Amino acid sequence: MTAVSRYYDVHRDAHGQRHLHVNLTGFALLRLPLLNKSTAFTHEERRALGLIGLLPPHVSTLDEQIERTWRRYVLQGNDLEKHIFLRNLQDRNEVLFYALVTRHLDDVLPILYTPTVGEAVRVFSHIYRYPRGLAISADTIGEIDQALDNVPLDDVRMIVATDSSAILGIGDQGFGGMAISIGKLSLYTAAGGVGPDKTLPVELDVGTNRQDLIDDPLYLGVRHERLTGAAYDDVLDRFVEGVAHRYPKAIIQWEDFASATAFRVLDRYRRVIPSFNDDIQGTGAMALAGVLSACRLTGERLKDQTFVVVGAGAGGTGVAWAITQGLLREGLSRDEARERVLVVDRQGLLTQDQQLDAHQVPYAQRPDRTRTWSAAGGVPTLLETVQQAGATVLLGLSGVPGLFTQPIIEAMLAHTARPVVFPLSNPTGNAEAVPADVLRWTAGQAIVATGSPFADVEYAGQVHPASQGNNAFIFPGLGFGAVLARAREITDSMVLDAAYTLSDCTDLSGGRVYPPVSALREVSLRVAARVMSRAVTDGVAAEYRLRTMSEADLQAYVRDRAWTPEYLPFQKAARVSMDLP
Ligand SMILES: NC(=O)c1ccc[n+]([C@@H]2O[C@H](COP(=O)([O-])OP(=O)(O)OC[C@H]3O[C@@H](n4cnc5c(N)ncnc54)[C@H](O)[C@@H]3O)[C@@H](O)[C@H]2O)c1
Ligand SMILES: O=C(O)C[C@H](O)C(=O)O
Ligand SMILES: [Mn+2]
Repeated sequence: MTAVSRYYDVHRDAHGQRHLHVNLTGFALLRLPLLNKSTAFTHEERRALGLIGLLPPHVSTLDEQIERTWRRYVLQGNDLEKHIFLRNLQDRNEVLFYALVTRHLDDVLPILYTPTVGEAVRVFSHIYRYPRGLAISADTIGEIDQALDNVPLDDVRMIVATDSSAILGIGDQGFGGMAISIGKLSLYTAAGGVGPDKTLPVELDVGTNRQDLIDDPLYLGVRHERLTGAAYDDVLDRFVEGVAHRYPKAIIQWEDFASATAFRVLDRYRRVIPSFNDDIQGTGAMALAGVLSACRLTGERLKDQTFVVVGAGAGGTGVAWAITQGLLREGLSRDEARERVLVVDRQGLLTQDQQLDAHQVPYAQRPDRTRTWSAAGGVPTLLETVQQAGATVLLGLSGVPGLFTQPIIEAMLAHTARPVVFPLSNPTGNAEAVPADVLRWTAGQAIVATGSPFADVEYAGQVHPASQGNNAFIFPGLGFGAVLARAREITDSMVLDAAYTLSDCTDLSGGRVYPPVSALREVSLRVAARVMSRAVTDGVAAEYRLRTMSEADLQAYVRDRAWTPEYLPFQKAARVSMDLP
């Protein structure tokens, strides 16, 4: 028996069939999304659980429910309405929600996740319907243990927590960032295989510096400026302590923290509680994978390339880190790698003679190398850096739309026949360039991937299938692998192995450098298996059974434990009480 929730447990019978033993009956049962089967409750279950008369006579199959729901979904007027529709479904019936998401993943991913989730974040206080996740603020952090105890789930393994300071490329979003934590976790279940009752979205509401939010009478967050310094650290410290106490097996994914805190939070807690930062590490691994795949496509090596990373925040620094690690693996020295990975921020190229943030310092260039690069005698611009360094790969993590102009992309053609151009900023309107332009400027030669979904591009009679370079190809597998290994820490090599696995399972046909969204689950399960194996090698896996397993065993282990949306038979628990001890 596994203690999952105060309302139910999962039991296996002698044949291995799982049953839910529920201690909630009647109307309340239909109101709990984790338990509600709605019209799919069988006659026997209705009789045993006090549901007679509360449901229509016909007992539906899950397929019928998917069909009924999908027909309404497609009638929703726009993407935000579709998002709201799906979120309502999730808050009504989680098995049906995930069954529908799994069946229609290509269609619903951009609605549930990037880019539409960005819109849902912006208007969160206006579309709020039903509680989901843990909301913590300075006012309630003193009661964190009580708050965690109020969460009806007893075996949470995966948490996504944000302070909403830098959501996607749309900045401070106050309480609205809860939508990102929810969206990321729905991928953990749909793609990764973490059961929905093992996930917990968290909004650390430390305030907002957005006066328009504070002035909005409907705003649902706390109305004060963002906490900083010791007051901020206190909220996070107590949160981490509370989680470690209530959910000792949980992994935390830090999401969308502004770079001023992202690195500090990661360093402060990654050895205290198993955790990783999705924007730094997940993005780094995702970008490295795409570049490795682009190299496979052209028959070159990573070490043949010169990289320009634009944006030296969380994402950009993570990308510079991961690519540097890839270059070291191919035998370059640290100094050689540094010369190959040039990072550009607002002021232009990062050089060692500038005042830089600590996370930027390892990627700053020696000024004697770049002194002559700027025509104006100052800091080299992005265009000058691309020209002078001889960029063959250009990666955008600036959040600035249109930053990759025609002259910049054309300049790459002087150094490579096949420029690799990844405008990775989200949501769609923040992309540094759009694929159709990049392909036109390079006569169809560029290898393009974008963070948000774009349509395939037809250029000169040839179709270039869109590649979506999003950390969604990394975090569900990285987190699920860490959960199954019961990793005490998420090591850098677990992150990098996720990158190589993603590249290995990318089918390059048609010139793709990322798998299609339809392969998200398969990719995530393969990533998870490799991450588990690395956790064992690195000595951080508390799950000792993995130590003797072959790669094939690990694959089977992951697949066996991946949650799938199906209705389990219900039985009434022996004792019916809302407050089990
Ligand atoms: N595709 C993905 O999976 C993925 C993952 C993470 C982040 N991102 C995207 O990357 C963008 C940045 O996210 P972040 O978390 O790193 O934010 P961040 O705020 O930490 O970093 C953004 C950086 O860009 C710099 N910048 C701003 N204007 C610039 C300009 N004109 N030229 C060069 N640099 C400039 C900023 O100074 C900052 O250092 C967002 O749009 C986000 O959606 C995408
Ligand atoms: O959320 C995404 O789509 C990817 C990434 O984490 C981002 O912040 O843009
Ligand atoms: Mn993010």
